[in-house]
Amino acid sequence: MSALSIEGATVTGRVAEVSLQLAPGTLAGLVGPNGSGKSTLLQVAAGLLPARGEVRWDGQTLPQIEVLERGRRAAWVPQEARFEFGFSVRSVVAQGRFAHGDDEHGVDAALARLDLTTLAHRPVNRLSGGERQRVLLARALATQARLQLWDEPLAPLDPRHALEVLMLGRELANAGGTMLFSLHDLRVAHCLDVVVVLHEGRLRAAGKPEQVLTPELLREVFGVRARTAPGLSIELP
Ligand SMILES: Nc1ncnc2c1ncn2[C@@H]1O[C@H](COP(=O)(O)OP(=O)(O)OP(=O)(O)O)[C@@H](O)[C@H]1O
Repeated sequence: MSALSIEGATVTGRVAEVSLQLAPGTLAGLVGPNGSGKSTLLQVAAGLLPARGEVRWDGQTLPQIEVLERGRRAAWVPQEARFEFGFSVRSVVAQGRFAHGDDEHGVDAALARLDLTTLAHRPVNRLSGGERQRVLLARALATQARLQLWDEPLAPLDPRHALEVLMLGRELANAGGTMLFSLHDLRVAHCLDVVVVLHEGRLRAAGKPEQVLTPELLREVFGVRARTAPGLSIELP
């Protein structure tokens, strides 16, 4: 059974007739040009944006899953980490426990995993952009939800934190979770289990990166010429 199934998702002017299935244990990336519908589709998948069509988590349609249960089963990370108020980092991460009815379980571990332990008592509205993004990722991690939907989580992160977040995604998938996240770096997309390509609001392709990210598709969808070249390669020490 699919962990995430989307059938004919349509939001007028934004995405049209998008269907997609992701199996449990999949680390999937959503790519496409600016405005191609990635954020829209992620919000539909998370049940945050009404759409025509149907979304299922583990075979259940969203209306069959009550709201608190949704908060335990799926976590959403928005594209922009903006905070109006100066709550502490720790209290924002603890919001990930709201649907569980506790506010402590796993919070310290999530803070440590996103390298936030020393920032735990800082107000979130006085952090850098990358630090704020890591707070939202730690909150998503604290939910312990099996479905993780992240909108451009890597964009504001430095190389080490980006690598660590990718490794976190891999671990969550290896543990049976399902992760769909949007990104623009096609080299990173090449390392994932599945790549989903949106173009002008429509699903253009979905499958293994080497089968999907062909020079023809990259030219057609992104207007770029692709070539394999030796270049800089980085990894954690
Ligand atoms: N709140 C909104 N109301 C109406 N249209 C919107 C809204 N948000 C986005 N759109 C439009 O929907 C389309 C898809 O936008 P979306 O944000 O999903 O794209 P994206 O692929 O995530 O883009 P980016 O790579 O720039 O983040 C775009 O044409 C955009 O202008």
